[in-house]
Amino acid sequence: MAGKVEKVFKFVVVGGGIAGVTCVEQVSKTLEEFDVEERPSSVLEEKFPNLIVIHSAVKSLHTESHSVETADGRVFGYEKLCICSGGRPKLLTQENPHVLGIRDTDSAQEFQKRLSKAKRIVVVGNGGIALELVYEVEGCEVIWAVKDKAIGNTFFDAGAAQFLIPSLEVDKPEKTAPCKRPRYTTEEPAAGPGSALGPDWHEGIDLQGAEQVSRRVSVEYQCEVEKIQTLRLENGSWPVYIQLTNGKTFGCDFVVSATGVVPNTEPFLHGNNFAQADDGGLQVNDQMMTSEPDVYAAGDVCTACWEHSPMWQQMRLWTQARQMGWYAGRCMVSHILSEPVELDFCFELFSHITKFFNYKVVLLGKFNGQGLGSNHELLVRCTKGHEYVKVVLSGGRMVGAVLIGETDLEETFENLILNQMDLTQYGEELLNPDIDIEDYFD
Ligand SMILES: Cc1cc2nc3c(=O)[nH]c(=O)nc-3n(C[C@H](O)[C@H](O)[C@H](O)COP(=O)(O)OP(=O)(O)OC[C@H]3O[C@@H](n4cnc5c(N)ncnc54)[C@H](O)[C@@H]3O)c2cc1C
Ligand SMILES: NC(=O)C1=CN([C@@H]2O[C@H](COP(=O)(O)OP(=O)(O)OC[C@H]3O[C@@H](n4cnc5c(N)ncnc54)[C@H](OP(=O)(O)O)[C@@H]3O)[C@@H](O)[C@H]2O)C=CC1
Repeated sequence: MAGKVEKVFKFVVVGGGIAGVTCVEQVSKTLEEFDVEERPSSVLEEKFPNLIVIHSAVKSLHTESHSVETADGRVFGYEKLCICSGGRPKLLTQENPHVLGIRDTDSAQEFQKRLSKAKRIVVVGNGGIALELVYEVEGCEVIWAVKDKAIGNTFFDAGAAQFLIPSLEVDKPEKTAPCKRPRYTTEEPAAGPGSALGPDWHEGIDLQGAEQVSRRVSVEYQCEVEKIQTLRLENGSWPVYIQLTNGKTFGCDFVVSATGVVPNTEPFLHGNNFAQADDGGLQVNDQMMTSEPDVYAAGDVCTACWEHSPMWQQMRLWTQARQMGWYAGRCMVSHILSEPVELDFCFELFSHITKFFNYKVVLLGKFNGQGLGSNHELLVRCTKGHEYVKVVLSGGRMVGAVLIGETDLEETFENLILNQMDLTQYGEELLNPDIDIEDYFD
C-alpha cells in the first residue's frame, strides 16, 4: 500500500526515453497540467513551463488507488498514466561479468572502455546491435556467432545479407559529417537504466580495440551458445571462453550479448493485473490502453495487440516508440475530453529507414513476407556494391520492399503499397532500371 498522496496530476508519464518525451510533448500541447518521471531533458522543462519533472524512478504502481510511488518515497496520484519504461537487454546470462549488453550511455561507455583493451571479442545475436557493432569495431578481432544461415535475420533475407557481407571484408569509407538528429539527453546520473541510445549512437564514439589492425570479422553461422566459462587467468589465457553449438570454442576478452530486448515491467508493475503478451510487453489496444483502467503504455515496454493493418508489424524501434508515445498522448487527452480518436495513420504501413554497413536501408510493409507463408512472390534487382532492391508481391500487389543503397524508390513504393494497385501487367518491368518508375506511376 502506498503512503500519503502528495499531489494528484491529470497526467503522469513514466520514462524519459523517446516514447515518454513525445507523449509529454503531445499532452502538453493540449492540456495544461502533467508530469514526467525520471531522467527528463532540461530542454523539455524549458519548453513546457507546466511540466513537473520528478527525478526518481517509479518504485511501485497502484492502479486501484491511481497512484505511483517513487524510489525516494513520494506518492503521486494520476487521472491518466502512461508507462514508457522501455526495455532492457535480454542477456545470454546475467551472472557473468564478461558478458555485456548495450542499451544506454552507461553500458555503451563500459563497452567502449573494455574494447579499448580487447584483442578479441565475440558478438552473439543477429539483429540491429550486432550488425552495427561488427561493422564499426576496429583494432580487435570479432567473432560473430549467429543462429541463422545468413546475417541480419531481423531486418533482411539471405539475398540482402549476401549483398552486404563483402562490406565486412573491405576498409570502411571515411566518416561523413556527424548526424544532426536532435537528442534529448541529460547529464544527470541515472537512478536506474537510462534511455536506449537509438539511431546513430556510435557516431562520435571511438570503437577501437587494443590492436593496430583494421576490421577483422569471422562469422560463425547456424550456431548458438552452449556454454560460457570464466577460467582462472594464466599466462596467455583469455578471461572468458565461449563454446558454440557448432563444436568450436573461442577465448576472448568479453562477449557482447546483442540478443534482443525485454520490456521493462519489473519490478514496479508487480501487484497489478496487467495483461502481458508472450514477449513480456504490456498489451495495449488501438487506443494505447493497457488492461488496467486509465493506464496507457507506449514504446518498447508495450506490445501492440490491436488487429494490425496488413502492412504493419511492431518492431522495437525508435520511430515506433516515438509514434506510439505521440499517439498515446493524443488518446489520453481525447479520453479526458471525451472525444473519439481513431488509430493513427502511421500504423497503416511499417517503414524503417536506417543504415547498415554504410548503406542506406529502407524497409517497407511486409519486407520479409512476414505472415504471408508461400502466398507471395519476390522481384529482386541487385548491383553488387551499389544497390539491392527487393519487392514482395501478393496477389499482384506490392506488400513490402527492402531497398539498400541510394535507390530513390522509397516514396513511389510506399505509395504503391498504400494504394494496393494491381501491378500484374508490369511484371518484372517494375524493377527495370531503365524505366523511371516515379514518372511511370505519376
Ligand atoms: C544500441 C542501440 C541502438 C539502436 N539503434 C536504433 C536505430 O538505429 N533505429 C531505431 O529505430 N531504433 C534503434 N534502437 C532502438 C530504440 O532506441 C528503442 O526502440 C527506443 O529508444 C525505445 O524508446 P522507449 O522510450 O520506449 O524506451 P527507452 O529509451 O528504453 O526509455 C525508457 C525510459 O524509462 C525509464 N525508466 C525505466 N524504468 C523506470 C521506472 N521504474 N521509473 C521511471 N522511469 C523508468 C528509463 O530510465 C528511460 O528513460 C537502438 C537501441 C539500442 C540499444
Ligand atoms: N539500425 C537499427 O534499426 C537498430 C535497431 N536496434 C534495435 O534495438 C533493439 C536491441 O537490438 P538487438 O539486441 O540487436 O535486438 P534484435 O531484436 O534486433 O536482435 C536480436 C538478435 O538476437 C538473436 N537472439 C535472441 N536470443 C538469442 C540467443 N539466445 N542466442 C543467439 N541469438 C539470439 C535474435 O534471433 P531471433 O530473431 O531468431 O530470435 C536476433 O537475431 C532492437 O529492438 C533493435 O531493433 C538496435 C540497433 C540498430
